[in-house]
Order: sequence, then structure tokens, then C-alpha cells
Amino acid sequence: MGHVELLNVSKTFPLKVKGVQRHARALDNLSFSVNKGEIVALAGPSGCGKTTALRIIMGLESASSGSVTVAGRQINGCGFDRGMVFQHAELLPWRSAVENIKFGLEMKNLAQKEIDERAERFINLVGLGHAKDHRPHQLSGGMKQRVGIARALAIDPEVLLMDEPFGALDSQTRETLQMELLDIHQRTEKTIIFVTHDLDEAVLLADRVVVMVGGHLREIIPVELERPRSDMRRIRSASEFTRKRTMIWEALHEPAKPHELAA
Ligand SMILES: Nc1ncnc2c1ncn2[C@@H]1O[C@H](COP(=O)(O)OP(=O)(O)OP(=O)(O)O)[C@@H](O)[C@H]1O
Repeated sequence: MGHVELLNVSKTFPLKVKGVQRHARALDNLSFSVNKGEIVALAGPSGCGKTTALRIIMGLESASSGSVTVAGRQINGCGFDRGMVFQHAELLPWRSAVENIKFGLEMKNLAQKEIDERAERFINLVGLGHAKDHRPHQLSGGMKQRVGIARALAIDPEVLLMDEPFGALDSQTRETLQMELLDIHQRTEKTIIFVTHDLDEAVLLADRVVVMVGGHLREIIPVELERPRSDMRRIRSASEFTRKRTMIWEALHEPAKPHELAA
């Protein structure tokens, strides 16, 4: 059994169109599993259900049917075993960077001494020790994302969920944070599931790429690039990198299969 396991997960949202109550099907019988310590990317066109899948794993949405388990436990709402990083860090504006990291720890009811120590450790882990007392408006987009990552990691979740974590950043900052994430993964061995539109990012970071189309699982593509992957130039020029990028692109552009049309 995988560390995170989705089994036949479907999700419909109520949708009112011109006063008529309908429903939108975001996920249709989605099943995949993620092993402990693995990095898995969810890739697919806009509206295919990536964010919905991630929010269901986080417990922010419930599945209409099917089941989701983490370490064998059925998901029933949010829990400290999972941490989430959003596309925009959504920090509390009145709190400094380090105090934002403390926020999640306060929710966990830890002793103040441990809260202070952990927040200090994780702000340093993401390289922001020098800016720990800055308020969010004094931080760049990349720095805010670093705080968001530190905030999620500080609660020591078993699974880190990331929804297009670097999507809003310029390409240079994005590359820096991709490298930092690989380094953090190397050190913490967290299970990571992230959503991306960027095929290069999917191949660079992930052990496997879950390709989704129209709420369905289309294909799961393993990436057999050795770790550590810190030498980005070497990784990008590897034949496996190009091969897997092409496979994902082809999976995304295949015509819909009959069961995909049925939804
Ligand atoms: N709260 C909601 N109410 C109604 N429909 C929703 C809701 N959330 C998502 N949907 C619909 O579910 C489908 C999947 O949305 P979702 O955000 O999961 O896709 P996505 O693959 O993450 O898209 P993107 O890449 O653009 O972020 C879409 O058709 C969307 O309109």
C-alpha cells in the first residue's frame, strides 16, 4: 500500500447555470498511490482537476465518492500529517516571516520554547534567517514562497502538498527554489505531491508524473533520473530528461479515450 492512496476518487461540484442547478465533474474515478519519500507531480491542462485532487488529499474538500488514505488512515478533514504550500503564500500581513512560521506551530499547541526553536530552524532551512523579522510586504515573491514552504515543513508533516508553488515566480527564482526543494527533500525525505503546468519542472523534480486529462488519470510516467539532481545543466541535457518530457507531452496531446469521453 502506498503512503498516499487515492482509490476511485470522484468529485462533483454543484453549479448553478442561469438559475438551473447542475453539477460540474472535476474528478472521475481517479486512482493513484504515492510511496513514502517519493516526489510525484500532477500535470495536465487547466481544469483537469489537479488542484481538486490536491485539496481532497489535504482535506480541504471531501471526495463525492472513493477513498483517500495517508499512511493507511482514511482522510477526514485537515490534519498535521499533511502540509500545504499554495501558489501565493498567503502570509498573515501583520506577522513577520518567522511569526508566520510560528502560526502553524501555535495551532499545534506546542510549548513556546519548541515553537521558537522550530521556527528558527525552518526559517534558516529556507535561507531566510537574515529576513526573519521582515513583514510580508517587505519580502519578494520568492521569499514569500520560501516562508510558505518553511511554514508547511515546520509542522513536520508526513506529506507535503504543493499547488503550483513556483508558478508565479520569475524563471531564475523558480530555478533557485526548485533546487532548494530538491535539497530539502534530500535532507527530510518527505513525501511530496505537487501540481505543475511546467513539464520541465515535472521531470526535473518528480520520481513519477501523474498525467491527468478531464478529471481522469491518463498515464503515470516514471522518471528514472538519478538523485541528487542538483546539477541542473547535466540533468536537463540527459537523454532521459528529453525522453520523459516528450512522453508527458504526448500523453497530454493524445486524443481522448472512450472512457474519458463518457464523463
Ligand atoms: N468550488 C468549485 N465549484 C464549482 N466548480 C469547481 C470548483 N472548484 C473546481 N471546480 C471545477 O472543477 C474542475 C477542476 O478544477 P481544478 O481547479 O481542480 O483544475 P486544475 O487542473 O487545478 O486547473 P488549473 O490548472 O487551471 O489550476 C474545473 O472545471 C473547475 O471549474
